[in-house]
Amino acid sequence: MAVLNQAPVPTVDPSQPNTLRWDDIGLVLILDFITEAEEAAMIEAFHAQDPLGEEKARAAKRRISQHYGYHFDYTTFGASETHFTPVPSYIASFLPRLPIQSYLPDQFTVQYYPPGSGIPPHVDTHSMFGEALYSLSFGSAVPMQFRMSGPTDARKMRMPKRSLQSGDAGPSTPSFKPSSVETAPSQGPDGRVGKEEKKEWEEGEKQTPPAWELVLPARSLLLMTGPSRFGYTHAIRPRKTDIIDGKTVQRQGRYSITMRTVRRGSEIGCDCAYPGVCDARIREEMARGEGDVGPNR
Ligand SMILES: O=C(O)CCC(=O)C(=O)O
Ligand SMILES: [Fe+2]
Repeated sequence: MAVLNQAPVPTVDPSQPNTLRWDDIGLVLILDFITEAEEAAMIEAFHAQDPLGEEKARAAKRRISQHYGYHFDYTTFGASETHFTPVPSYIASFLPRLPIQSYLPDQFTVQYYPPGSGIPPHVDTHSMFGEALYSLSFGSAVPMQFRMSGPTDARKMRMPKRSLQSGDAGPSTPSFKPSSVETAPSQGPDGRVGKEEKKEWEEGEKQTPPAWELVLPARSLLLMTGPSRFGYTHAIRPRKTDIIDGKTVQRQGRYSITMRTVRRGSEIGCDCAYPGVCDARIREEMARGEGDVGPNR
């Protein structure tokens, strides 16, 4: 089993012992963001919405998703005012506790990861979503892998799109997927990671600067801004076991809520410091007709 580098040491303000910060990369992890009672209610609500989902996800060894809030409008390339799925109260109730209140997420993806499954390395779309990207974890802990993106990621973003499962790293169209940049395919249809995929994970983990893993405990809230949001890939390696606090533990079913703020009108776009993995830059390259680029065709 690959043992990855540990996450860099966080800064903790003694007055806020549950808030771990990596200020240089804009990453924050808030422990015990929700209570156990809230967690139990969320799990129940998720399954009530899709009673057969868990069984199907376990059989297929693939994660499943539920979408709430604003959908994406491909004609205006912005938030659709007509396609809106009401946000369940179990989500709405914790929004006033989010650390950034100047703008709040309005697009929510609730996912269930059956034991052993993961999500390939990707950067969530820059141009379509605001800077703050949240992930609330519940059900069980899982290590999330972070890696500064590099030339390989940039090259892959410009290659024809391989299929996304669940479409949960953002919206997609057949012609252009402005959403995530999946730099490696997910498990095969039987849930196993094929040889090729395994190689891609291993290569990614060998890159410099090196990939590292941060354990996201159940009930914790992750906030990505700045470099961790725009320049790093994040991923969950499909694995049967993880090493957590020095112990080998069996991967359990995990849930997460990814929360994004859909950009509107003149806010759409991006001029970040990471053009290699920036969908706005790739779109500009395409418009200029530079080479055979085209993310996700
Ligand atoms: O499950 C998670 O915590 C992250 C999911 C994710 O990266 C995404 O939906 O884009
Ligand atoms: Fe993501």
